Amino acid sequence: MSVRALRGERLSDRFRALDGVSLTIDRGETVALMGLNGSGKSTLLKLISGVMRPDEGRVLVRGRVAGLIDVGAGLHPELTGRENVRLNGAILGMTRPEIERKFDAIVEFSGIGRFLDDQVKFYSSGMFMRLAFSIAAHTEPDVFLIDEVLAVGDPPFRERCLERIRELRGQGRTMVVVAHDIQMLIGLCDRGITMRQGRVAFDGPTAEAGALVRADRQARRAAAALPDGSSSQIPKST
Ligand SMILES: Nc1ncnc2c1ncn2[C@@H]1O[C@H](COP(=O)(O)OP(=O)(O)OP(=O)(O)O)[C@@H](O)[C@H]1O
Repeated sequence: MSVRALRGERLSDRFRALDGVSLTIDRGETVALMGLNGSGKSTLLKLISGVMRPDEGRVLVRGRVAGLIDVGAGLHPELTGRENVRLNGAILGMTRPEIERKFDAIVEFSGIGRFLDDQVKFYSSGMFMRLAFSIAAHTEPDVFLIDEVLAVGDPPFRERCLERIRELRGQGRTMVVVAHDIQMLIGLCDRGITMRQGRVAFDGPTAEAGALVRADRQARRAAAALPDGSSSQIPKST
């Protein structure tokens, strides 16, 4: 900032991460949020979770929200896995008896086993994520927000996560899932929303939303191959 100030440059910039987004997600829907990097998916999840507030407009959420947005954001690195289950469970809205009742299931699901009493700062990123997912997935939220966590775990854990998501879905819970694996999203979600540069470009069947993202990826690849790296081929909306 000092360098910029000396140069007489502006110290801040306004950036519109989301623009004119308006949608309704009904109870029990499983929605895939798709789009290229930087299209606004995570920002939208943060608004739904209440981590961020919109500058304009409103977000109305009914019921308890739990999510994996900033993976492991709720885990404290200096505390052990065991302590984090209790702390993070409480932060996510579980009562003490509820945490004790679910403790074994959370630990078993996470598969962290003998590392339970190690500080989580020594965990691998996969283990860290597994514990975070496991705690959040046992809070039995009405609305479950999942941001890219499925990409971090190994295949067996990923399969368990998908199973758990299907189970939560079967219980009629509402789910918004952000991922880049379009095939997985098509298998998991009833509805797909494609974001482009902060706007909703498509809202409908997941396969169609996915096809649009694939087209955007191709356009971005083609644009990157151009000498000036132009991205003008990606339309703003359909
Ligand atoms: N606090 C912030 N300040 C400035 N810009 C931000 C902020 N948060 C997000 N952005 C910008 O908003 C845009 C959308 O970001 P967002 O993280 O929502 O995208 P995304 O679709 O989730 O991307 P990815 O697939 O890479 O996770 C990006 O260009 C990002 O740089």
